[in-house]
Amino acid sequence: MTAAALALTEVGKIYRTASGPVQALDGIDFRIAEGEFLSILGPSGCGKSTLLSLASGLEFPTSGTVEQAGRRIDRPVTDIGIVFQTDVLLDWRRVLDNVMIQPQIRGLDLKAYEQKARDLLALVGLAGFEDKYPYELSGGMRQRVSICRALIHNPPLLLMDEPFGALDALTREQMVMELHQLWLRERKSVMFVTHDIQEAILLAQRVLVMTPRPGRIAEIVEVDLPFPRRPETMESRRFVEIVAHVRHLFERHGVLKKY
Ligand SMILES: Nc1ncnc2c1ncn2[C@@H]1O[C@H](COP(=O)(O)OP(=O)(O)OP(=O)(O)O)[C@@H](O)[C@H]1O
Repeated sequence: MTAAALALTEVGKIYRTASGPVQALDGIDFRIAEGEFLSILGPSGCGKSTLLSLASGLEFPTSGTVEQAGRRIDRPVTDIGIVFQTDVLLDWRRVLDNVMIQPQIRGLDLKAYEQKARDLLALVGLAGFEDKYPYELSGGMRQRVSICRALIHNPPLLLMDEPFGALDALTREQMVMELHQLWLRERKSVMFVTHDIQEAILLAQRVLVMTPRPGRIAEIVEVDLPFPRRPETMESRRFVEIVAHVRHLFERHGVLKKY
């Protein structure tokens, strides 16, 4: 049996602060299989970003273990790609050079990776934009560049922290479908953090629903919808049922009010 791309076992996280300890996570136990897309859905402050920090080795659990591909994480992990809510592109570098930062930092064969960077940019519809500067791009285009930068070194695991949160609703829907197409092609393991119930379900094979702080797992919901998913998938009876189930979980945990 191959090891999970990411495995958290009985993870707890307590931050020590000037005003006392803050329990951010409690009893978190889940795995992301190789090639699986898992959404993490939860209210503000439930510990979603903390989970990402643990998965990338920027923070360590107070209790329990975090493993990537069977290896316990005890230092910042390099074998991952991360996409944040803001695109964090370097304004003084052209699009291609922004994507090439990763191979440059990692000391990889720049010639080979330049072709890969161009291929990835073409894949997300940015062929012809290689020499533009970030200020010449729309928000959606900038986030596409960020996704290329996260994928260029071919990491097995992609961590995404509300990557479309700063985009307008229409661009966001477009980006969700593009990410889905990309995932179907590349089949990376993905941990996708979001506040958005529909987005979480549309993209994922399973949705991990969190409780308010201290973040615990309310339920891991199987999304048994066929692939490829499309905008119309959101109108299907099964999709609507899963949304209702997740809303019900949030009502039960006091995140959403019942009307
Ligand atoms: N470095 C830190 N030091 C102290 N407390 C922290 C730290 N990081 C997070 N916390 C606390 O831990 C809890 C979880 O925070 P976290 O940022 O992981 O939540 P989140 O679900 O990502 O929130 P949001 O959706 O609003 O970004 C919060 O109460 C937060 O104040």
